[in-house]
Amino acid sequence: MSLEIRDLSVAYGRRTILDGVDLVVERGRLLGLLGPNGSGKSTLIKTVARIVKPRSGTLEWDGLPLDRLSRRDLARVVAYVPQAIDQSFSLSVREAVVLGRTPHFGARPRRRDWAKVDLALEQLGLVELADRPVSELSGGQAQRVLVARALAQEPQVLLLDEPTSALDLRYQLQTLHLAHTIAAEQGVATVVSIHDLNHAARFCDEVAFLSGGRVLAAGEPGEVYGADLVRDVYGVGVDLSVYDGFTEVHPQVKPDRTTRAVVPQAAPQTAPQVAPELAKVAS
Ligand SMILES: Nc1ncnc2c1ncn2[C@@H]1O[C@H](COP(=O)(O)OP(=O)(O)OP(=O)(O)O)[C@@H](O)[C@H]1O
Repeated sequence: MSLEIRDLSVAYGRRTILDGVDLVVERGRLLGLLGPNGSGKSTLIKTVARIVKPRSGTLEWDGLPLDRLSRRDLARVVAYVPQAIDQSFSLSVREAVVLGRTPHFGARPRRRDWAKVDLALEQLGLVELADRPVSELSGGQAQRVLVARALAQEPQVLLLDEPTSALDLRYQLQTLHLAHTIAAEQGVATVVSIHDLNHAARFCDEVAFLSGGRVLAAGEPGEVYGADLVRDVYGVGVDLSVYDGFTEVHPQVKPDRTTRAVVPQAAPQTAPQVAPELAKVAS
């Protein structure tokens, strides 16, 4: 079983954002979407979640086109975690998380639904906040509520749009570890958009670099990461090393003599190239 994204193109008005994207995420695998601001990571995730309509291309889970599913059936397959929760409504944390169970129950949640909610609250360290209004949470606590809601949904495809952007270091690590564990142990095809290359290398089974609307390179982080690629994608010179068995990226920085700011060293840009051996996932 896999999520198959084939020849996907997406435009906002006349502006093409994604152009012929091919990606496959097998069940049990965690794919990290990487790329600079505005490269289309959120757009790709929202298109799979059917929030954004593609211009062309296909999206399938286990051979089933996602656009043939009713909203309720789609919610049984795909869970989407947006970058931020709307904190203006006055649900408690527990009530917000049980919303994730809606596709699974009829008139009201049953015991099994509440058990799933309790488990998700526990997994995201939210037990003590369960009765607090979401409107009173910090940004990071609210982000954890969104992840808990998606876990309670028990999806087969889990889409996480920068789920760690508001989190402190401990919860960044915990959330990514959890995403990896959920993928591996529950056989969920999981996609996470993420900016931290080192966290992506540590937790993701595969990564895909988006740039200029295309997948520039994809595959296992240890095979894909390279100084040329990072320079082409981000315009930043880097050194690479291996720590604890995982590839690490170290930006080359030097202090600016006038401002004392630290500026990244951008090596001269070349036209982005996709090395064939790197485009394993983007086939
Ligand atoms: N609703 C919209 N209408 C028009 N343009 C949009 C819309 N949403 C996003 N865009 C544009 O599409 C491009 C891709 O945006 P997207 O949010 O997918 O990028 P991203 O890679 O997730 O960026 P970031 O790393 O900053 O979150 C950007 O140029 C953005 O301005």
